Amino acid sequence: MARNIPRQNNEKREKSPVSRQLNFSWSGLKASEQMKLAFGVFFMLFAIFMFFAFASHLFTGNADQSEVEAALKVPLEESGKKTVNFFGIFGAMLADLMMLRLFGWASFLLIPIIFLGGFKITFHRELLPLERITWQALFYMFWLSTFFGFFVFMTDTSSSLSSFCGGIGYHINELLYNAIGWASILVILFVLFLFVVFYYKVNSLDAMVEMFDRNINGSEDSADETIEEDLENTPNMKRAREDLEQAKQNLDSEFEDDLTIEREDNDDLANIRPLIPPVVQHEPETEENHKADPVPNKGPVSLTIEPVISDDTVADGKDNEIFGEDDQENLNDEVLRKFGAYDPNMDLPHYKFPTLDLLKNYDANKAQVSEDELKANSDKIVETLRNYSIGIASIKATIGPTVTLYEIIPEAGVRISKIKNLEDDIALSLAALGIRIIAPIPGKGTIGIEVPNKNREMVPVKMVIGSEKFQKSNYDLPIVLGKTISNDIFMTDLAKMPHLLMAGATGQGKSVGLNMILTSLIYRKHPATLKFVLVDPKKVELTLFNKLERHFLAMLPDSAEAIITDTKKVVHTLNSLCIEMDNRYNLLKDAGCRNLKEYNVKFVNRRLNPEKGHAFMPYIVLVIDELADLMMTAGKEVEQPIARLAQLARAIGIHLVVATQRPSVNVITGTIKANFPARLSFKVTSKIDSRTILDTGGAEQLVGLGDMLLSNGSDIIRLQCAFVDTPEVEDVCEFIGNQQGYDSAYLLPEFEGDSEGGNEKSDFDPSSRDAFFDEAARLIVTHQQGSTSLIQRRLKLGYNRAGRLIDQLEAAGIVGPFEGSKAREVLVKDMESLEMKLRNL
Ligand SMILES: Nc1ncnc2c1ncn2[C@@H]1O[C@H](COP(=O)(O)OP(=O)(O)OP(=O)(O)O)[C@@H](O)[C@H]1O
Repeated sequence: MARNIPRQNNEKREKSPVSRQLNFSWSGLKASEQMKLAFGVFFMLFAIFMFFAFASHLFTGNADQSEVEAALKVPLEESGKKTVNFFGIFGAMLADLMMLRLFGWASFLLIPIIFLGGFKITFHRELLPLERITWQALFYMFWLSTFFGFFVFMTDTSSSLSSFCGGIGYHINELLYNAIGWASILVILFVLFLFVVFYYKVNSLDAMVEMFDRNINGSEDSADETIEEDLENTPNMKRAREDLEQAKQNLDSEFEDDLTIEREDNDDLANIRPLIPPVVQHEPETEENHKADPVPNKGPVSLTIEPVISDDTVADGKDNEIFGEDDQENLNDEVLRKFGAYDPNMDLPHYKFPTLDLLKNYDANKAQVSEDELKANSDKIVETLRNYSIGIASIKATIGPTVTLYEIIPEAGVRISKIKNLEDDIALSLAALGIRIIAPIPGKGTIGIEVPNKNREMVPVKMVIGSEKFQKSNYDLPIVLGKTISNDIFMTDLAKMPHLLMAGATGQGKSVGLNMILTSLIYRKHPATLKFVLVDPKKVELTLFNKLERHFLAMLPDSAEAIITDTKKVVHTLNSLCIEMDNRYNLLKDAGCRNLKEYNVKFVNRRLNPEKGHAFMPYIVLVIDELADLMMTAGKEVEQPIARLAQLARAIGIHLVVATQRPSVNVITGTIKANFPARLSFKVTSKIDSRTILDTGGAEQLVGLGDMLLSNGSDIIRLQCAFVDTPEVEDVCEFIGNQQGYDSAYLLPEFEGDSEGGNEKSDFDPSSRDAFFDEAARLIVTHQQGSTSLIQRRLKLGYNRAGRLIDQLEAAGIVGPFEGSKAREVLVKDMESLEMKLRNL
């Protein structure tokens, strides 16, 4: 699955004030970057300077001491003396201060802090973990100074050995000795003990011995494993390590023949250590690393305990025996604690949701239903019913935006079906179109008669989107459609629907309805969590949304346009979505989740390993604006994937909204209909059409302009669709399009249609391959293991870059395609063939 990486959306920038602001801050940023570079290099040089000055002091300290003292009183030139420190009087003074007056030999420990700090500022990355080293170095500097001070003080050798412990170590011992005599050494050692216990989180003396043992034997790798050290030392980790050792021994004897445990670095621990890519290491934003990435970037922390085992064993699930689920859980907890939850929005951290002021105010257009109109209508209803000998106990009117609902309670003993049959007679007596009788109103003991208002109220989009109900809803895919006939705002959750079929004769408000759906979603969802696949065979309706390409749209990798208008492309896209669906199902299965929501929660909580293909999954909403056209031109080719998606895709977060002008049976076939429980109809031309879409009449009675019926399985409700105008949609899209977006649209899996004689992977451009391409290829072929983590660890690259490399290796035919939890197959078997291949690229 391809994933997106954010990139500055460069076009358009120049013109808008937003862009000017951005340019301004860019230049500010550059200036401070230069300062940082200057400081960084300065600190590194200064650390080197200190090292030589201190080292020189070891030999020249005594000789320089008097010169330094003299220089403090009289300028050195005047005194006529000369220093012998490598770095002159300044070197001598600095060394004198640090070594003689402050910390003694332990002053050397200050140097790595300054050097590593300078390195971090210069290269934007850490050579070694700075924070850890700083704390440790500072502690040991004080402690060693005091420890050495004890001996200098006790042996009274301060005149010759004072630079051994420095002034601080000496004076602390002086104070301690005056207070407790010889016992001062016990205090000094106890301070060390406390530091070890609390800093290294040691719980028992055994563990401490083990820790020292390990440090002395030097089995830890240094640089990229220091973060892991913390984990290694936790009791959970130790237990896990022991379990693993035990399991490995059992396995060695049981599966000797079919199990190969590859030991990297000839180090047992290398195979069991948790692999933690340097997540916090954000690669600087360059054009190069802004290419679409197959894996989620930055956020995911990979956490695996992975003995490298042959694929067969993995398939057998024997790896679970090696490393128990509990241990994995414990490790996941540790990583969660250390790195926090994964934030899916982190790629677009400054994304601003569209604001309400982008939508128009249409005030003072309240439904004007006068008292007279109400009274006249209710009188007519009562009279008509009385003519048919139906007595009414009470009548009450609720004024809605388009229709007024008259709720009547008939007298006892009246048969409801009798009233239902009088629909036409009531319409005739009221001289009104669009009367609908609901007998009874579900959930109420009344009968409803909907009578269209003479003056209808338009429902502005701002009113519904700005409503508290919508803004505060916690639906997964909230859609606000408009208002009910009792004037309530109507909203629903597309994720629960889970697909929507829409019909309506031309000009009745279908396009406005689709725009409402898309606008609602855009107002509430972050681009990281939702993608649209827009199919618009009419080529005009959805083009407005083009500007959202790098935020909300998904498309096929080889497409020029994100909005699909060509029938052949539609077929490819639908099939590609089916592949995406299958991929997602595989990942869900692997993760042991039943649906997308559970899966994403698990991923966010660092329970799923990105190295095994897991990634945060956005919802995908497929919108087809005119199904009739597609069914006429491609028939079964579109019907089948649509039906398949509608049947299966709900659990993995793919939802369909399919609209058509012609709700005839050859467009809305039985297969399609059966899988779309939610159906929405604007006014249609005939009762037959209404039956096709809603399974009942009524839609032909609607009064147009967004008057609609929504059927969700059993009930049908009448709604007035809110009105969102084209310029409003344009403004919203522009607002989003002008913000920083991803590098490209969300890429759907490639579908190789049979029609085009597919020259696969022709998009691989050897000239733009990564600088590490050849090295990565050699590594993969040597190890015969197509794993991103291998590249990442061995070449010390970020996860994104390693992911891109593996994609390029796939495109070049060196490794096979992604195979879920298994490592990719290596297609080139020996170095000779590889070298030949590399030469020919
Ligand atoms: N909810 C609404 N409230 C008020 N007016 C509406 C509403 N929906 C549609 N209209 C009016 O009806 C016109 C036609 O609507 P729309 O373009 O959505 O129709 P359509 O069904 O998509 O037609 P077509 O299929 O021909 O594109 C709109 O330009 C607008 O003036």
